[in-house]
Amino acid sequence: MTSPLTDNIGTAAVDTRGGRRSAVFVRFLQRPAGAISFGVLLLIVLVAVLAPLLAPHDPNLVDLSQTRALPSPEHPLGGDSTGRDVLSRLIWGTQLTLWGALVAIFVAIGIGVPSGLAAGYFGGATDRTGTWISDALQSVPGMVILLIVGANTGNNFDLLMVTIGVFMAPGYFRLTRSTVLAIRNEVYVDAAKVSGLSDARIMGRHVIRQVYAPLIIQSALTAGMAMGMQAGLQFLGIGGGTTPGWGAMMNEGFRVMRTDPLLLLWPSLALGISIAALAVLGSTLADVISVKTPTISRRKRRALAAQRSARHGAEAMNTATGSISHEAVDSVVRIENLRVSYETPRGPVEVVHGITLDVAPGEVLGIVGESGSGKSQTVFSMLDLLPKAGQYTADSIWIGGQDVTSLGRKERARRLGHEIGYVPQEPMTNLDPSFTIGHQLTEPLRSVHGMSRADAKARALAMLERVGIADPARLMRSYPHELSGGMAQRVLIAGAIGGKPSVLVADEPTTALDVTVQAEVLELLRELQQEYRMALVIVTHNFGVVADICDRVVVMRNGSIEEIGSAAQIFSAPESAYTRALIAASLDGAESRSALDAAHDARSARADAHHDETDASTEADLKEVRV
Ligand SMILES: Nc1ncnc2c1ncn2[C@@H]1O[C@H](COP(=O)(O)OP(=O)(O)OP(=O)(O)O)[C@@H](O)[C@H]1O
Repeated sequence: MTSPLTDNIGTAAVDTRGGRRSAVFVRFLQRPAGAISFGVLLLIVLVAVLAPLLAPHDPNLVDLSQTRALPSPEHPLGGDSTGRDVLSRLIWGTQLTLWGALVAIFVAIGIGVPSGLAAGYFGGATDRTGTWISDALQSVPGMVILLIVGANTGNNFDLLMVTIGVFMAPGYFRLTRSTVLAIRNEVYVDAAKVSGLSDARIMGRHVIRQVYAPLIIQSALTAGMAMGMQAGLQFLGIGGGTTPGWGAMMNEGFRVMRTDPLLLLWPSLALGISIAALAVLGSTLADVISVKTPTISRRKRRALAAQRSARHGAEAMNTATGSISHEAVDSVVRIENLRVSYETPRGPVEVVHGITLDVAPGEVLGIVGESGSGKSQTVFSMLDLLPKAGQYTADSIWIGGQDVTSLGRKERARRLGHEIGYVPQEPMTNLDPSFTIGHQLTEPLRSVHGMSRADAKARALAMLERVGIADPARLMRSYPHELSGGMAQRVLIAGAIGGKPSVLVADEPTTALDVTVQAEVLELLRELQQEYRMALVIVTHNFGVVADICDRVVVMRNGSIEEIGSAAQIFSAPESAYTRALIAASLDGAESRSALDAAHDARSARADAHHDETDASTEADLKEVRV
């Protein structure tokens, strides 16, 4: 099951491999803001690089006849207060401004990224030291330090830009550190460690890739800030150098602002446009990278659904897969022509293509299929649990004799709460770590089923006992982190049957559990289904499970139903070659449920024998001591 992605600049887990990178760039250019800001910056870079060719005059050549001259064909932007060509100074100023921004960014990256990588990756003292230095740097007044550096280095421009870079390093440090913290426990990082790669290599190869995209965005914003600071310094008469800078030109223009406002206008425009282009570029890039699974408004969702059903119309009815085996009144769940699609940056993608199926009361229906075949999406649509980027359309979804597609959100949630119990794939992630188990079990009983506090507690205790929890009262007071995976799954099953639903939906309920516990949980589900006479819909890719507990089976493939039949028929005479291959692949070399049960029984017997032996020898030891 694919989980929705939630990204922001800091933690965007961006796949930076070639294909995706170019796709991001294309999507960036497709946005007007992206194309315009990129075009403007490209132009600025070209002007800077080609300054010697583009500038019509020497920027420092004084021609007194051009003092404060108005624009003319020879001097398109006129002359400044000492008769130098304004256009040439502006063009050469571009080069100096860009060079200064580059120096600052390189220094900031050179300090901030390696230290952020080390702090996030190693943690502990490295992290504390790095964070302390970063905080200290941010609390020092940068402008004062810049004035001191300027005064002691004869206003050396490069050194001033290096100092600006040092003060911008904490931004890169924090960004890198938080990104690395978010991924340092990923399985692939552990796998790289286990395979013997050195820390430096893991950081340089695996970890830093995740930081590229946020770094590019940060650099666009940092470049703008560096330009602003540089101009500010030059405006104060610090670090202008021999070549003209935009800040120095603004300083001169400011002095004659009343008589010759154009002298202030040109460098201000150049600086403003450059900083704005960098800011727009950075924020557009951040948007493009984070928009992987766009959420869509309810209105757009409805419009798309209407469009889609109009488009599919009668054709959809013909192409729907699956079949109905029971009358509507005899079904606890009945889905007709369900389609699920996701809004992606490349347009909507349909992942479930018009499926039809039903479940009779007390029936155990298995939904099987390989990973990605659409099993979970089908169940999520039924339970109204699709992520925001997803939407479904269906001719109808009947739950307990009522078509829920025609119900409002609130009414539908209430009906689902009464009719369906849900046992999810990952028990741990489905329990809220901040609340006790007791609270999590009794809350829905009180709010959905209207029970009193005492009744809800009594029901929760009874259910916990029923699912095999030894000390339910103590467990009710526990928090999720105190539970093992198997216990957590039992708690969720207790919660699911607490409201006595007519159908229990279990989405790969044993995937996250170890083999012995898997057998016990399946056994429990089977017992509960019979005891409460509930229907059970079990999503699985394991034909062993199907063989053991299912009455009927739905085989899914690529979002469509390949075949529906009784479990006996599916195993003895599958119609589809795909089903045959799936059964062969699933059962080949795998232990059957009865083998698992036998193995479990054997293990329990061995454990009992061991206990008896231990008890006997302890008894003997005690006797010896007593003698
Ligand atoms: N948020 C999403 N955005 C886009 N596509 C998605 C999203 N979630 C699921 N899909 C796609 O829907 C299809 C069906 O996914 P689904 O989770 O239903 O598969 P599944 O059969 O339950 O697989 P598994 O056994 O691995 O859970 C897959 O191709 C998957 O890539």
